[in-house]
Amino acid sequence: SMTLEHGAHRIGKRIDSKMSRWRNYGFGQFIHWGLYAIPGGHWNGEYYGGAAEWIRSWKGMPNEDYDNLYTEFDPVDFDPKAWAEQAKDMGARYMIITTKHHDGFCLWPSEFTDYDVTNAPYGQDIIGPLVEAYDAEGIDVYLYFSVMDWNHPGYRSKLETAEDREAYEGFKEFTRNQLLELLERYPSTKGLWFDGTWDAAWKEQAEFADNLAMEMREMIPGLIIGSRFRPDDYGNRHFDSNGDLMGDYEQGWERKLPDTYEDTKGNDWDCVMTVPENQWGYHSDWRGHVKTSYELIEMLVKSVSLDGNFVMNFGPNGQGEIRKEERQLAKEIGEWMHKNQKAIYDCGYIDWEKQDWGYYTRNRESGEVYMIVFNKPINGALRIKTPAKINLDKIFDLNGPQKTYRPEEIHRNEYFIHLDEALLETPKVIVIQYSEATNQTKGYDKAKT
Ligand SMILES: C[C@@H]1N[C@@H](c2nc3ccccc3[nH]2)[C@H](O)[C@@H]1O
Repeated sequence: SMTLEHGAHRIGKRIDSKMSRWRNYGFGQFIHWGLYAIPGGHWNGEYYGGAAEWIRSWKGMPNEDYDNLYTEFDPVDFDPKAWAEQAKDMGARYMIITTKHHDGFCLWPSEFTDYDVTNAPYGQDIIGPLVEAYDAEGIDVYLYFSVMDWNHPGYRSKLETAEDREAYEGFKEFTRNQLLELLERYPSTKGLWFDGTWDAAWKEQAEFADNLAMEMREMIPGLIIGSRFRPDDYGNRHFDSNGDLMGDYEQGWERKLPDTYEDTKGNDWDCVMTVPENQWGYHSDWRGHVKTSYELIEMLVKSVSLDGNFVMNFGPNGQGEIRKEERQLAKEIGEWMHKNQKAIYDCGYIDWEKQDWGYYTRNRESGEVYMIVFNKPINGALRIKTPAKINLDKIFDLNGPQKTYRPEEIHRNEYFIHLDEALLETPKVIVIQYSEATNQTKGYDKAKT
């Protein structure tokens, strides 16, 4: 392996209590809110088909028109307590809020720019009341921060001239100032979710980013920062030039999920997911496929079954309201979570062979295993294959523990449990309590082939 000054500084997972808390969340809420919510994917009556938070980059939107949207930002219906209560009812255990997206507009009063809420009609801090409301609900808050900042005069996507480099030094200082300012103003934040770090200019900043990350971790010990912040000595991101993860968890799963445990490389990771195919900020005209609550619940369950966290995105509108489709999804997911959160919270991967009926999760404390059944087989028989020397001691419905199942042994370490209910209305959770067997009793004849 190569000697790197600014590559991964730790091999393997963080094992401190703050990271264990992060690992056990299971379910989070992303909130994308900013000036882009005002046009909501339209301009001069024209529909913009891209991601609404990227409308500034659309040919149909003059940059200065977009940049002047701050003069219209006055979300009179913004109600952080209502947002936090909704998130609580949905079962989210952490929340990630955009403090500044790529457009550079700051939702907090920043000392280092005028392009912030204090100069908009609304005139007040948005981030502070949100942090307070979510903290009050016991939901941990993380701050999303885009390094890419289209508003700052010193921002460059690449460094070609001496002038570029000179300007970029000012931009780096500005970035550091804003990040330290955010941690100073909101010290209850548990971590930062960085974005907009793919530019060539930023990929040259291994030392700066490494020092800044260390400085932030000194300010808030245990601060959680993912793999999307630092480039290494050679400009590699997420994984350094030796293939080691940089940061506390992998942040590569944006609008996609790993399929197998191997895909996760055994790292901690989160998946951030939009409800439509690709809209983070508010778009008033969602087109194409809008995910149902069952699809989102299955993504949540799959994430936890592979040792990850699932973060579902919300895009409040320009008035500060959460749209009805998202409120409805939050309600439906919350109904399922109220009954089945034991299979999600504090749970993770277990190396039992994945079966077609759904997913296994395992409580990291108790060792209790959960079968989350999405696909009931025609014959109602759920196949279970366990590693050698495992005894299935007790199997019962999470939501009806008096309903127990006697596993039918069909081969060595292979069983059926028989569902007797006609149709599954919602994903069904069955609990398995197991123990390690001392010796293997029954013999089975291995086929000679
Ligand atoms: C979490 C997501 N990351 C931003 C983003 N910008 C991109 C540019 C190119 C490819 C993928 C992108 N994701 C999206 O705007 C959203 O904030």
